[in-house]
Amino acid sequence: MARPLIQMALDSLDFDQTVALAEQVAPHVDIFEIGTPCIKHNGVNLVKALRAKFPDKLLLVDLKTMDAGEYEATPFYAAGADICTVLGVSGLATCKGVIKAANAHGAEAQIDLINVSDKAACARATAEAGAQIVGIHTGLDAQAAGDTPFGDLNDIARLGLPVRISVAGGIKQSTVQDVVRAGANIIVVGAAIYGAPSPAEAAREIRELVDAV
Ligand SMILES: O=C([C@H](O)CO)[C@H](O)[C@H](O)COP(=O)(O)O
Repeated sequence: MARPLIQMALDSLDFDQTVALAEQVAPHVDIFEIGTPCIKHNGVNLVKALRAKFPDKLLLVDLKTMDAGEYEATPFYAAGADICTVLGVSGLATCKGVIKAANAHGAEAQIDLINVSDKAACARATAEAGAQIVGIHTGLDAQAAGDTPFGDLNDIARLGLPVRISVAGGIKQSTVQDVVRAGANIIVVGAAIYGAPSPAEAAREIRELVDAV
């Protein structure tokens, strides 16, 4: 299996703090995720700023698109996004719209399985429609209620679909190696890095743990 990628979730609302955090952790991560609250607050100009500052990093825009897939995602791919997310609960037509926009820009679409009731069926259908990545995702509110993404990760990995699997939802130093072993190709980490006394040091630890598996 290819080396798993580490995705840093940039979840601040502040434009300058987001760029500063990206600078601190850049040596240790592969993908910068502009989180949903952050992209809603700052818009496409933040995509352009990060693209210009980090030409060698992958850039994921966590749009969590729910309708008008092609129309909504197109300007973000045009601004330099490598990956945009679309909600699996939006339905196949919207997912296909984002996949179409991704393909038009030589980029990728990620289907976020958050709150999808039949995750296996959604992953199968969207993989067949050409999605490159499916995301197992326990959101911040579900985490607060005690949920984790680990069971769903095992279920989706077992399907052996021709997609990369991303996993998000409270991943930290003590759990990151388990998600690699369970078959995650992209490991998303937010609070365990940005909430640490030294985000750079936390990102370095995560990198070492992932590479040691
Ligand atoms: O996507 C996220 C969340 O739903 C807000 O949009 C987070 O970026 C993602 O969950 C990763 O953050 P942590 O769970 O804090 O690692």
